[in-house]
Amino acid sequence: RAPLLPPGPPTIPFLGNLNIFPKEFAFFKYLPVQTAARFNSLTKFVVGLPNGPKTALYFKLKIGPDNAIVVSSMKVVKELMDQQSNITCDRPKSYMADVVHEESNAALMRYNDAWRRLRKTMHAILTPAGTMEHLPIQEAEATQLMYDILHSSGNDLCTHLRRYSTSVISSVVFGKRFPRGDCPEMDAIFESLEVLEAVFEVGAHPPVDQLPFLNYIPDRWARWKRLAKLGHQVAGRIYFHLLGLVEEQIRSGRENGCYIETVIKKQEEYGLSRKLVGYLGGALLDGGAHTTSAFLLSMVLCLIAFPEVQKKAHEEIDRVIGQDRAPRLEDIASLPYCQALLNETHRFRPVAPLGIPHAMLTDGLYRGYVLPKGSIVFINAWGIYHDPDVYEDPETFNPDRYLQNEFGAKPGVDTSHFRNNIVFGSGRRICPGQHLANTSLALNVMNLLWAFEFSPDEMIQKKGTKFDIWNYRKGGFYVPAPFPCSIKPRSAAKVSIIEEQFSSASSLFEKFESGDSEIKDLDDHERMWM
Ligand code: HEM
Repeated sequence: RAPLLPPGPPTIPFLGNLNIFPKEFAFFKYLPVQTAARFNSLTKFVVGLPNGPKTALYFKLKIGPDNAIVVSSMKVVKELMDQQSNITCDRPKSYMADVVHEESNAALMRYNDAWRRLRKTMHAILTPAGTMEHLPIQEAEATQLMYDILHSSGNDLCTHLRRYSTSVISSVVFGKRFPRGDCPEMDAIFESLEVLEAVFEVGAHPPVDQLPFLNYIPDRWARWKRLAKLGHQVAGRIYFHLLGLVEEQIRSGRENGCYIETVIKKQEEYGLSRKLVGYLGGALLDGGAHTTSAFLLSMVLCLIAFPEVQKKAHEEIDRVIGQDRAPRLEDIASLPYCQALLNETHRFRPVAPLGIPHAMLTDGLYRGYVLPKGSIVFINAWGIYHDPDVYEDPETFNPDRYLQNEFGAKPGVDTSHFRNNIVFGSGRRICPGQHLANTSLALNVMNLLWAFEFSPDEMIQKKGTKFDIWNYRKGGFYVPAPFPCSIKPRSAAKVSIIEEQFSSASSLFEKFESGDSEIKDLDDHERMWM
């Protein structure tokens, strides 16, 4: 290890630290020092470093010949990722991303001219002001979510949340909504997301980018290669199917003002090929479909596991909103406890615990250490949010911490470099969907608490078993495994309000409904851009 590189665990020849690189739930292994010692040997090495435990705020791993830096403090995020974003904005080279998305996915592509052009098109729609244009469809879909929950059992919660978040992002981007959770497009989107989750899980595959000779292994012995090809097929199929529908809408004069319509009309001005437009829509669809529903599912899980939190939120909602109307977006400003609940859910169960990895565009210098060009940089949101030096009892779900101070930190902690949107990443790559997501989250947190009471399902109640808050799925996003629960409407009056609101939303829905359509196979689409 060269002396000017940041500290890290000792390496072994050729593999570097690959022998201790986590294969699943990687973020647990990157915890801050105090908590980490419990978990595994990786961070224990860091605890023992000569410069003291604080070196673990950022440390370096060798992945074969490459370097990976794990950033585990708000201060380092600000100084390195935000303030030096001009050099930390690249993405790592990725065999998997290149095969799956043909180097054309805005979220995973290298920092280059095509990415800049794509990002520019996103600003036009996803700024705070642009987001407000989509409020009507978000509100109507949030009403359908309450309606669907009302008319089904607690076991279907996960399906309803997924339908909601997918339908919102697809309406905004492709102008196409999904009224039911079981329509062919929804199946195709979730088939694709599931494969992509497996494709992009940090540490889950052999390090083909660091040790390229692995790519000579024939497909039949290389599961990752087969998975990448499958990812390419299933993702391309749905992205280009939805793009085709928008093109057809424009041709037949049935435009509905969706984002991709605008992009297609300005395609030449933006300098975008059809392939880039298709993958742009796909990146937004994937970015929005899974994340919002994952957050809401985690929140419900926490409300059930921590009933005293649910009680306080109900009290606040009843006091401010009352019984006679459903919440509206502007109400969130008068609901400090619900805002604290939002922040605490992001902290306790961040949807993207290791974000999307960045890479150094050029050599960089930070606190006297050299960060070589090409190094992979992980923002360890999980570690940052579970640091006992910063948060009192970080493993307890306690929104009150955000009422005591804006960042939920312990008294005496210097919060001058903190920000509450670290779950959305940093610098030039920060999530372009954060405003759209915030609106969705605020609307649904209020609606769900206003309308329903969530509790463990009867079996669990009878047995008196503890509700499991750790049953999460493996993958790049941190999503609870579906859990049975009991959901009861809070009053008959509220049931009537939901029914009425849902029936008056139908005229708005019509604009985004074009019925089920057959999804063509990938080859047809490939031919279309050749
Ligand atoms: C709770 C909701 C969401 C969370 C927690 C979330 C989180 C993130 C994170 C951590 C990143 C990586 C940022 C970085 O590299 O520093 C990201 C990027 C991205 N997100 Fe989101 N996201 C959410 C919702 C959305 C929505 C609704 C959309 C679509 C409208 C979206 C689209 C994207 C895209 C396209 C990128 C890639 C940006 C780039 O590389 O330039 N996300 N998101």
